[in-house]
Amino acid sequence: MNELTILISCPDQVGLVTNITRILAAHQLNIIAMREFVDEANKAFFTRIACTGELKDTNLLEEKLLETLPDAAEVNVITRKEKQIAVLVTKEYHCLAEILIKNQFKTLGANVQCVIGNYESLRNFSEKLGIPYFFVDHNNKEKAQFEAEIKEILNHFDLDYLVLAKFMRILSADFVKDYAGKVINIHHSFLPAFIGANPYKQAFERGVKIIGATAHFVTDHLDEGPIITQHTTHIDHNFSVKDMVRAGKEIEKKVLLEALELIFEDRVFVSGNKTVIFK
Ligand SMILES: Nc1nc2c(c(=O)[nH]1)N[C@@H](CN(C=O)c1ccc(C(=O)N[C@@H](CCC(=O)O)C(=O)O)cc1)CN2
Repeated sequence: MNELTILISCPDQVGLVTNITRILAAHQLNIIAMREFVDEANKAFFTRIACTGELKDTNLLEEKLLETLPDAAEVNVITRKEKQIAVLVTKEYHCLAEILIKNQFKTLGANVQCVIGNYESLRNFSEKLGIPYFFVDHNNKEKAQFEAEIKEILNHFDLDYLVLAKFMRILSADFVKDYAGKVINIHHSFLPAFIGANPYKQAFERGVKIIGATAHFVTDHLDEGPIITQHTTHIDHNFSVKDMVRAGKEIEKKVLLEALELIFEDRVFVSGNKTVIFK
């Protein structure tokens, strides 16, 4: 018995659930879990439906669903398949390590195809775990050239997502457009506070009493993409920037892996610059 996940977003109207469930029944699909949300402000409807059944033609089901839904509906019928990802890194290992350890034990919910770093620092670690590592130097070259070299590598893989695991280079609007909705970043602050470089230094100078981390989709507005998940921890006047960095690392790992789990289980909708998440 196959398991399917059906994601639907569309303008809200009366009768959506009736029409959707009728079509699923007509395709002999058994609903085992169903979540819905209506964004009243934008009159938008979202649903995530887990089904079991033998679906012969995914495209036909999508067509039948679209026929019954209002215009501008989006339907995504997902058969269980492991997501394929690449991870971009700079020098810090803590987020990469969490990802590769879960990848090693097949508990990530995705398959890491490669790691790309703008330093050599994390090559040994990646290759010891059998993951191909590609070094792309950002020095002494234009951003466009740097990104072209990254894309050249990425094009060898059929990827679902790119994960920025403390990758410290700003990606151009062109690059982000080519991977729209597929790039996830872990930012080391409780956004919208402290966007950009050195958020812990910014936090120290501001004298905040909590710090945090935010996983978000990457857009060409630095650190302002749709937020997926966040966590915080309390600090006090005794914390130096170094103490914040140390405490922050634990939060960053937790936030990124929680966000990846939600994404890999197809629980995340993007709605404008926000997300709707069915946990
Ligand atoms: N288009 C985007 N690219 C990246 C994002 C993003 O949200 N949109 N997030 C960053 C990660 N990041 C914070 O989480 C971040 C990394 C680096 C810097 C920065 O200023 N870096 C360099 C220069 C950057 C460059 O020119 O490439 C610096 O320190 O001067 C700010 C925020 C990853 N990319």
